Amino acid sequence: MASIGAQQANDEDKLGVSLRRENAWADTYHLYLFENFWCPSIHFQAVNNFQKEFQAKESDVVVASFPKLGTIWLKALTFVIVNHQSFSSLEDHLLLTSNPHELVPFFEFIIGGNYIHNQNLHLSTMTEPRVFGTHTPFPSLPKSIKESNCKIVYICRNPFDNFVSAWNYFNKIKPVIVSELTLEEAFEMYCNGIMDYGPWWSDMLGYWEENMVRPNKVLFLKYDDLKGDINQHVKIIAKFLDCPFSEEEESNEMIESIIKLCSFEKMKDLEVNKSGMYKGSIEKKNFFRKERLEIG
Ligand SMILES: Nc1ncnc2c1ncn2[C@@H]1O[C@H](COP(=O)(O)OS(=O)(=O)O)[C@@H](OP(=O)(O)O)[C@H]1O
Repeated sequence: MASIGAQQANDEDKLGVSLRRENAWADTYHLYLFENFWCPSIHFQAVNNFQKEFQAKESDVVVASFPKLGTIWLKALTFVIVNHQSFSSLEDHLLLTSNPHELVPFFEFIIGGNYIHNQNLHLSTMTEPRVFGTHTPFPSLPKSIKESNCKIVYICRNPFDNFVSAWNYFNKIKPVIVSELTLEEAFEMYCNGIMDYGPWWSDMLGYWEENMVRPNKVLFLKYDDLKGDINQHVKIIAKFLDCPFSEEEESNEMIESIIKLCSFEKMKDLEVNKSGMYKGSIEKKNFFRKERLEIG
C-alpha cells in the first residue's frame, strides 16, 4: 500500500500533468505554471482546494505577500493589532510563545498542506476575526475572499532586497541532497519570474491594481515605508482594519509596545523563534536573517 506522502505526490502529479514546470530554488519539488503564477508542487493540491472550498467570513483578515517581502513581520503586526482590544498586557502575549506563521496560518499549507482534510478541524477552532496568510496572487484567490468584505493587507519590498533575502533563505533551508543555487543561477530565475508564487512583479501588480480600485478592500504596504515610520503604519493598519486605537490606548503607549513586541530584534531573540521547526522541516530561526540597525 502506498504511503500517504507518496499518494499525495501522485495526486499532485495527476493534477499538474499538463502544466509547464520548472525546478524550484535549491529543492526537490518543482513549480507548475498555474493561472499565470509558479505554484510549488508541494502546495498545488492545497491551493486548488483552497480556491474551491474556502468560504471567507466578512470579518476575516488576509495577510498577503510574495515570499521574503516581510510576511512574518506583517503577520505579527496584524495579529497583535486586530486583537489589541482583548489583550490587557503585551507582557504575556501569544506572540511571545508562538511563531507568527503558527498564529496566522497560510492557506496554502494549513496543517501540513492538506487544506481540505483538515479545514473543519482547524478553522472551527480559530477565534474571530480570523487572520490568515497567503502567497497566492490576487487573481487566483477564492471568489469568496474577492467578493466578500473581508480585508486584505499586502506587503511589498524592493526587488533587490527581496532577491537577496530569497537567495539566502532557499540555500539555508535546502535539503542536504540538493546543491546550493549560485547567485547567478538564482538571479536568472528571479529575473525570469521563476520562484515560488512568482513572477514577483505580477504578484505586486495584482494587489496594487486591486488597491487602486478598492482601497477599502486592499491595503498596499511597503517594507521600507514600515521601516521608515512604523508608528504611522501601525495606525494606518489599525484604521484600515476598523480597529483604531483610542486616545487612551495611544496615551498608554500601546502603539510603542506593539512596535517593540513585533520588532526584528525582539522576535529574533524569542526562544520560540530561535529553536524548533516550522512544518517539521524549516528551522524557525531562518525567518529572521541579519542584525538590523534601529531607525529613528
Ligand atoms: N520583525 C521583523 N521586522 C523586520 N523584518 C523582519 C522581521 N522579521 C523578519 N524580517 C525579515 O523579513 C524577511 C523574511 O521575509 P518573509 O517574512 O516574507 O519570509 S517568508 O516568506 O515568510 O518566508 C527577512 O529579511 P532579510 O533579513 O532581508 O532576509 C527577515 O529578516
